[in-house]
Amino acid sequence: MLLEVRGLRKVYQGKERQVEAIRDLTFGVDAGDLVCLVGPSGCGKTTLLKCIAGLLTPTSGEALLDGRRVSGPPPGMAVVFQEYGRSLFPWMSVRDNVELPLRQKKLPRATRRSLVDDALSAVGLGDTHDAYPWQLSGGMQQRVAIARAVAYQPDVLLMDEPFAAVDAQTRADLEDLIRDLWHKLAVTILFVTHDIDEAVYLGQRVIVLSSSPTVVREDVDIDLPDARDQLHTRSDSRFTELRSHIYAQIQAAKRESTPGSTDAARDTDLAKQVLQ
Ligand SMILES: Nc1ncnc2c1ncn2[C@@H]1O[C@H](COP(=O)(O)OP(=O)(O)OP(=O)(O)O)[C@@H](O)[C@H]1O
Repeated sequence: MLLEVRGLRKVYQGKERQVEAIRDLTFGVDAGDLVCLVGPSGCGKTTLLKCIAGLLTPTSGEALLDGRRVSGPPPGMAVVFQEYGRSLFPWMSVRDNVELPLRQKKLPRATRRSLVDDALSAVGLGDTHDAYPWQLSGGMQQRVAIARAVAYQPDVLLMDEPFAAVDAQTRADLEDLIRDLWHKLAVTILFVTHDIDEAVYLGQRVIVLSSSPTVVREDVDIDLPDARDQLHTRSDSRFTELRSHIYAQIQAAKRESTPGSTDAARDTDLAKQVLQ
């Protein structure tokens, strides 16, 4: 198992009160797998990813990468966040943004150049090397953020609601891009989303989290064919069954949570997904 989360608990310690965000999470991801995490709003998805990425220290339990306990950002891991606007440096060209982590890795110039070229071509941005992020659309900026992660050649790619801020059409394209890159690069991906359809479309497995304080509610095997496309996969009856099942799980998780802990906008969003 490449990535393991064992008995992970995270309590935020404030001056006045403490928030138990994650109670007890245990799961593993095999090398080369694409696993999605879904759960009700505020269930601790971002907290979990930050613990796995070594950006936050768990209160107890641990995350292990290749058998080694994560205690700071591990070298073989890259993270793509939702807010591409904040993750790219506006004063740097697309090329320089993608190259930045490779400089920190102290790779030779020629290697850096070819990794940047390959990564930008892979995300369909082969001709925008000299542009600045602010000259690009939101979807293109997120492609740059993905290219930066890919160029770094990580063993594990963590993605935290990376497509939440782009329009539906771009989102569909980016979902296909992720499946495509995953096939080509054989990278291990842990993908956090609040969108049930997205989780079922992308994942080989979907881990459903409970409301905070969070535990794993269910680990669902997505037994859809590996070749997926937006039109056919989403109209497959098995796809509909899986999304309904996960939707019901999340609704049940929300009912079990304390009142006032859910987010009305997200609830409406979830309901819309199922009614579409
Ligand atoms: N720095 C912090 N201090 C105190 N509490 C926090 C902090 N960060 C998050 N929390 C709380 O921990 C819980 C989990 O938050 P987190 O952002 O990890 O959830 P999430 O599932 O990613 O949320 P969303 O679905 O809105 O993206 C929430 O109750 C949140 O209010």
